[in-house]
Amino acid sequence: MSERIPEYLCLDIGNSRVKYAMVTKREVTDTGILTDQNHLQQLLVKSEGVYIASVGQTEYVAELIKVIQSSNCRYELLSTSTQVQAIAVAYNNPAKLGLDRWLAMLGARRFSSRPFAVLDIGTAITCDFVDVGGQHLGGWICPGIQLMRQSLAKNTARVTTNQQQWYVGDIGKDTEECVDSGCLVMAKGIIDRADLWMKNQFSDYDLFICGGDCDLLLPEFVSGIRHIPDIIFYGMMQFISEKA
Ligand SMILES: Nc1ncnc2c1ncn2[C@@H]1O[C@H](COP(=O)(O)OP(=O)(O)OP(=O)(O)O)[C@@H](O)[C@H]1O
Ligand SMILES: CC(C)(CO)[C@@H](O)C(=O)NCCC(=O)O
Ligand SMILES: [K+]
Repeated sequence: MSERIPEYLCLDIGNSRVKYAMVTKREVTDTGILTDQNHLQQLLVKSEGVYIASVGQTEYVAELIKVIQSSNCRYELLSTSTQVQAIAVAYNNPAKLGLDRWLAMLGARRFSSRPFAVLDIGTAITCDFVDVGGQHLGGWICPGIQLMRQSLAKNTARVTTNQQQWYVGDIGKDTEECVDSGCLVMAKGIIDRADLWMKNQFSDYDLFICGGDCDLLLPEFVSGIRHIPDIIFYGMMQFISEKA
């Protein structure tokens, strides 16, 4: 009889939605979007424990924790102050760094033994730079693609947007198209700049990208950038291997 490999439920609570993954010490198995409390209960049945990483609303996190407690499942709320040695945070106050950024760096380290930059194209866009020794050098935070478009629509009288879809052509020929291609080129610009920043510092490096809006940019990634959608869960796995 084969022994059951323990699986942990990992939750990545962002500002737009909650992603989950079933994770063992070695692999990320099932992943998806958490829909509601019933869905959470179904996932809890097959989990040995729960690891929660949140940059979202604390009230919402508290609701999820209630459900987890009522099912008597062990859980742990991760924080950047938890010491995992692989990445040393550049901030004077590491607690201010978004946990998703730190986990993305931890995840990227599994795939790279060189200096690297990791970009997350989510509600916000973030980029973090790490040297070969695992020292976080610093990073960037800017609005995500949807936020850029929404704030243009909100703060101008005549700039209209089509919130139903994205025009992905390189240049636009009406207002809606110009906004979409403009916002996408902003995001592409940060990728190019991250590549340039690394090129200026290091002769050899890796670039990683993740986040819900990557698909809009995929055809135009700089060559060599690695798209690892589950990179944050690989970061959480690192944590599980060290703690569990
Ligand atoms: N099913 C979906 N629900 C919500 N957003 C989605 C979905 N599919 C793709 N997206 C896109 O993903 C983006 C959010 O990305 P992601 O899920 O990585 O961010 P987040 O984790 O909520 O936020 P962040 O990590 O930036 O705090 C949204 O801007 C949206 O355009
Ligand atoms: C920047 C976001 C919103 C990206 O998800 C998140 O990492 C966050 O809330 N960070 C806190 C601020 C910081 O990282 O400095
Ligand atoms: K966000």
